[in-house]
Amino acid sequence: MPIMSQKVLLSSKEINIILHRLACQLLENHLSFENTVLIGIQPRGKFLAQRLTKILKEEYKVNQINLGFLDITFYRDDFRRGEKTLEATKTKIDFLIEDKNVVLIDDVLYTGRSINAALTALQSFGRPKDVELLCLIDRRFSRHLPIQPNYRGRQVDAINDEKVKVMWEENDGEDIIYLVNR
Ligand SMILES: O=P(O)(O)OC[C@H]1O[C@H](OP(=O)(O)OP(=O)(O)O)[C@H](O)[C@@H]1O
Repeated sequence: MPIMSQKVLLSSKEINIILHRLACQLLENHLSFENTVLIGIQPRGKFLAQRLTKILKEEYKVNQINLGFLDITFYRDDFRRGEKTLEATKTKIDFLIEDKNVVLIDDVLYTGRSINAALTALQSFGRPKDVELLCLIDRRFSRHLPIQPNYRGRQVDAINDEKVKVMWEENDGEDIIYLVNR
């Protein structure tokens, strides 16, 4: 059995600062959010999208934000190569994305295959004006596809054997990000 070790990449305090910066960057580019929709990629992009929405509403007084969640399970081109059981999560997009500025939100950007799948899945909902990408952790030098974030929390150099684990207080009991050595 290989020994697993993990180190803290970001503490709760650091995550909080980064979330506020990302919210401000979104605000700077989208102002009223009238023509913007935020889409959290299921399962774990949902928590990040909800957090950013909360900050924008409660701390920056944005009145109305269209927030949706997108399940990409059946749009993946690799199906994680059978490495884990597929469990479809829920898509919830109860607004139009036609001609809107869409911001896709996910916790980690690694190979880019999840975002590729999200772009395909999104097509069933209409033709957005443009699509941006926000991720909390950008794993540098790991891309299989020409996909880059417009907004990034922190860029990390992680080797393939390592996994970035993003934990959220509402789901995992604590906001913390680990780099796990498998
Ligand atoms: O850019 P990609 O290579 O698609 O990786 C990014 C995705 O990986 C993680 O999900 P998940 O936990 O499903 O991936 P994992 O099985 O590799 O941990 C993360 O939540 C992203 O959605």
